[in-house]
Amino acid sequence: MVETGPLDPSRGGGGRIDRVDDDEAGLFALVDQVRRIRALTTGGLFDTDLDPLTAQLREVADRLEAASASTERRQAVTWSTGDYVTNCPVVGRSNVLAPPIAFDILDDGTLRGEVTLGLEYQGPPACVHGGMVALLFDVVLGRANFHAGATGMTVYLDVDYRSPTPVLEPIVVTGRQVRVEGRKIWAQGAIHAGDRLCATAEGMFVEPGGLLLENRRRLAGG
Ligand SMILES: CCCCCCCC/C=C\CCCCCCCC(=O)SCCNC(=O)CCNC(=O)[C@H](O)C(C)(C)COP(=O)(O)OP(=O)(O)OC[C@H]1O[C@@H](n2cnc3c(N)ncnc32)[C@H](O)[C@@H]1OP(=O)(O)O
Repeated sequence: MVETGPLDPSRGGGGRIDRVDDDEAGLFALVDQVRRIRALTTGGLFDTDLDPLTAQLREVADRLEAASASTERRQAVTWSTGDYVTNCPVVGRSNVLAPPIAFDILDDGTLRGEVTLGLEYQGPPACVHGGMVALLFDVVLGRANFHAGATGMTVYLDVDYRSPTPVLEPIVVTGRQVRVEGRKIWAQGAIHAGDRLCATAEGMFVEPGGLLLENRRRLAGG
């Protein structure tokens, strides 16, 4: 059973984690503009001719492609320089998929983040897509584990959808580690809209060995 007491959305305090402000290359600023476009094009209805805008965007995409490092080099960077956070699909400021959410860590290690998801995350009418809800949980639990000192790969994620999670309204995403036994780690989370409980989750994570660590070493060039 998920214990929702420690996941109370009205708890405050704590300090911000995962916020990387160094934007020397201007990448976060560029991605912010892509995010605006991404949001506007969902159900996109425009009172203008789109062809000239498409041509402009194609030109921008062509210039970025010509100047970009290879996929392999970019993949290596996400693991070799501690840039995982900025590239995560939920918190990453350089990932256009990410809303992005910023989490605070409370004094007992619970993570808390507030976000308003746009239409691009909609599933049923006015509701966040259930797969997105699961993604939010996977990340908040994973990050709570990381900050508690024991982290692993998700082996199961049990999500209970208790009431609709709304788009276009603030929601609070919380998560915390609850237990560690050897390589096995359990974490729980909740999503609230105001006082209303929208979803809870429990995940089990296993500290990896073998293949994953080999991949990390290879990508890090070590
Ligand atoms: C991620 C770590 C990297 C560190 C990064 C640090 C920097 C970044 C900082 C922070 C990031 C945090 C954010 C990341 C979050 C990402 C989350 C994801 O999206 S993960 C991708 C989806 N998940 C997979 O693809 C796993 C696929 N599964 C596997 O590859 C293997 O299962 C693996 C490596 C996880 C474990 O395999 P084995 O062979 O080492 O271990 P075995 O013996 O199978 O399991 C260990 C124990 O767990 C139990 N177990 C395994 N699966 C279970 C299940 N589904 N239910 C219950 N128990 C299970 C087993 O029965 C065993 O228990 P008994 O030791 O015998 O007591």
